[in-house]
Amino acid sequence: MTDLKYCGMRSEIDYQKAMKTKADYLGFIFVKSKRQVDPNDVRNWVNTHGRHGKKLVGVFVNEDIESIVNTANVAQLDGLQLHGTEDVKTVRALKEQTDCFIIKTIHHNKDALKTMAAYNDLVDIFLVDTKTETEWGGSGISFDWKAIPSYKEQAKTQDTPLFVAGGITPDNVNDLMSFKPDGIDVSSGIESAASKDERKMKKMAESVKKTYQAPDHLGRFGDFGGKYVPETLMYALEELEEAYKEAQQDESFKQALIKELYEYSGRPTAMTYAERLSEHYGGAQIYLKREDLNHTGAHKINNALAQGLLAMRMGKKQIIAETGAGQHGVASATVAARFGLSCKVFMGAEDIRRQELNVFRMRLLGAEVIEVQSGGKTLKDATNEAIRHWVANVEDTFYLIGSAVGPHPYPMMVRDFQSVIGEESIAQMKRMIGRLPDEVVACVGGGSNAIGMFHPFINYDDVALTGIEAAGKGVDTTEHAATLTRGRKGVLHGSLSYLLQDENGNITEPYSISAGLDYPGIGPEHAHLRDIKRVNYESVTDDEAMKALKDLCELEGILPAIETAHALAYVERHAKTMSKDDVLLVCLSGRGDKDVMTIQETLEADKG
Ligand SMILES: O=C(O)c1ccccc1NCC(=O)[C@H](O)[C@H](O)COP(=O)(O)O
Repeated sequence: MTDLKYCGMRSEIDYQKAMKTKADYLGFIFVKSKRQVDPNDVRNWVNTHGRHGKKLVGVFVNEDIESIVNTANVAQLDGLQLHGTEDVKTVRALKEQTDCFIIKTIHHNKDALKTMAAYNDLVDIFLVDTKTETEWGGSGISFDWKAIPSYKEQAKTQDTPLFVAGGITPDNVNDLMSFKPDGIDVSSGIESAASKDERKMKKMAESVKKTYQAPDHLGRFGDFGGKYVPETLMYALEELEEAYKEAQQDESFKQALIKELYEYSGRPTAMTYAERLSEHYGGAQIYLKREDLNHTGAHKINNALAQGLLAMRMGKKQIIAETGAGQHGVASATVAARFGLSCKVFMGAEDIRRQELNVFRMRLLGAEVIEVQSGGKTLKDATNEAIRHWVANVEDTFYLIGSAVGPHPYPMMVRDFQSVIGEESIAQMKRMIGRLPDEVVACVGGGSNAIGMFHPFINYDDVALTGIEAAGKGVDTTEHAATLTRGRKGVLHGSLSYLLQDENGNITEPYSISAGLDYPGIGPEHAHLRDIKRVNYESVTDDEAMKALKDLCELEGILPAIETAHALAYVERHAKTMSKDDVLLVCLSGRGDKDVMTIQETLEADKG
């Protein structure tokens, strides 16, 4: 986990406030500065309020050795931060004359890597910081963080941790965390009115002490994700990443999105206790997060509204989208109508046949539905066509991707926009049962409802997370869409993930009764979560899903989408292995009105 250092305690009150935080190190400035403190005062604060396991560090700039040693003894320091141009001889002498560890500050400049090399085997931590003409540190100014990977590499060759400082704030720290520094050091960014600010320190610690941090600055979730696109799209993706970063910092964007989600889509969606279903299945108590109650009938609108706002912010007049089950197509067409944008939806001919109702809805909403005749005529082929169209029209077109797939920044952006599902669930569970559920379940195609549900729960280790793939006619047949169960690593639609492939690496046609789950790939974050064993993935057949769909209709009066019924089928299998005190939360990702024709055909065929 990343270490956190709060620097520049100015007073006893600052010290007391910092004692209550999750900081690992506290820093005291012993040089001429607005934050300069007296070693005797520090000694008194430590004796009065204790250390609470924190390491206390003195900050010095080109001070003489005797004075540093004296201050270290008086203030009972654990570490010395040498923030000037102290040479190797000074560092060696301080190591000999004190028991303190040494943090050597390296000021970001063109010679910085060479400077680091000179301290080989001597210092305990490198700290890269900004230096201005007037200030050695504590400037509140960031250096260009794109340089961090080269500092990390150099520090690694010297087997020394790398900390980063300079202009870090609670608002930009998440960006910094994507570079995965070993530690960060903050002073100005956690101050208000010349003293340390408790609220800012808490917010900072919440971001830094999260154990799960992904993706990195290249858009990789462990081995997965990234940006595998033709050169023509690189600029468009960079432009999008930049626009998304700016929007995240912009209160007016956040407010506009909240307004759309709450006043237009109908959030917060309900949390329903499924009493009769729980009794019927036996074992755990089952709760349903009702994304089916969103405007347009599924979770897809959460992401479509957010990306639609982003498209307008970027001045794009046309959106394009791919769709499988039609829910994302309907959500995109809806958003385009609401925001006055033109909209083209790419959809496989086979899906058009299966989802007639949604196709009609999209057209009614003013969207152009483009029928895709290539390949298996399903979601993969629709996505190929959408990407082709985007390459040719990138200037004025915003590609509104509907799942947590595609090149960076889409998987991250879609996850963030869908996280409202998990965030609301956490608050609702706490309110309804006074704690978090024991297990959270969601169906996984590309993986957007699942990642939106799971992501806010990831750092709660006691909550088990389970994703359910479509096993179609069985994972031992050729007709399934169980990418994580049967897939291998490969690149599709701009990112690296698990894919269904034949022995030559060609993508094979996925199959599921559900038009929303038959995708041969899976969002890269799911691939990563599977590999790090934070999420367990299982699969459910068509027949199991259809049985669970009927159960929910008959026992709770809710018609779920066939996609969603896959999660419910796992619940049927699994709830009975849990105790009556256990709570199982299911993401009810969408409603099944769009599926009535398929349901009718299947049930009639079953009757014989
Ligand atoms: O904070 C000072 O006044 C200071 C003066 C001289 C040398 C170092 C100084 N501060 C060091 C730090 O507080 C941190 O290492 C770092 O520079 C924090 O920077 P920022 O978060 O930008 O304030």
